[in-house]
Amino acid sequence: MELKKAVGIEAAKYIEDGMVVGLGTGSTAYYFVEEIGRRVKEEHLNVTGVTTSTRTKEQAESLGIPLKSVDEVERIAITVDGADEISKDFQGIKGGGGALLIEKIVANNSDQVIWIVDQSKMVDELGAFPLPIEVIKYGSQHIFNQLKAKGYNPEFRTNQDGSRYLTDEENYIIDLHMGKITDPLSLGNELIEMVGVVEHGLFLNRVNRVLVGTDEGVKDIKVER
Ligand SMILES: O=C(CO)[C@H](O)[C@H](O)COP(=O)(O)O
Repeated sequence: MELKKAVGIEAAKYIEDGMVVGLGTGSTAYYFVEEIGRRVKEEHLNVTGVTTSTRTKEQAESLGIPLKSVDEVERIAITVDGADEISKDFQGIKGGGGALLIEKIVANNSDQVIWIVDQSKMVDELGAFPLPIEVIKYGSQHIFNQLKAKGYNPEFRTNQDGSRYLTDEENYIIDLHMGKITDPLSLGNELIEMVGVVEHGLFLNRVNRVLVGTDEGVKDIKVER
């Protein structure tokens, strides 16, 4: 918790007056949003937030951060978001919190993307964390069957009561328990070509900076693209 808070606060230092800021989702992004809210209130920071989920929208509204939808802004200057896994070459898996679709739309419309994570998220190779894919409901059983036949160990995401998890866009999530993803780029292409798949949680060649919370402090890594 302390490491997540430290990176959230550190990331907020990159946010300047007048910026349009993408506000990520999850337990780490939470601290970033809290810090932006504090600066809006105490330092009269003038920013416009673009949120990546209903959860973050509610948090940002409660903090008094002015918000717009992605379609109401020309461009987002910086988006700060969490991640589930980051490989040595800075490819990522996101969507553990179910917000991958909007997170990717917001990231794609941002000049800079910063990921904030604790050290446990840094891995040699992606895939130990289940890869989420968002699918429309209609025909989802067939997508599931196809993924199973490919040996990707799919599992419909469920809520605690056993009902199917629904994203903000009312789609299902299928998590792929692959263990190891050796070629993320071709896997991403393969998944997005399946009709009914709306988006997958592989965020490739997208991050510009990673802030890692470690026991020795926050490591700030600029990613060359
Ligand atoms: O992609 C996400 C939500 O869809 C989150 O950013 C990701 O799951 C990391 O969350 P946390 O900071 O809680 O570990």
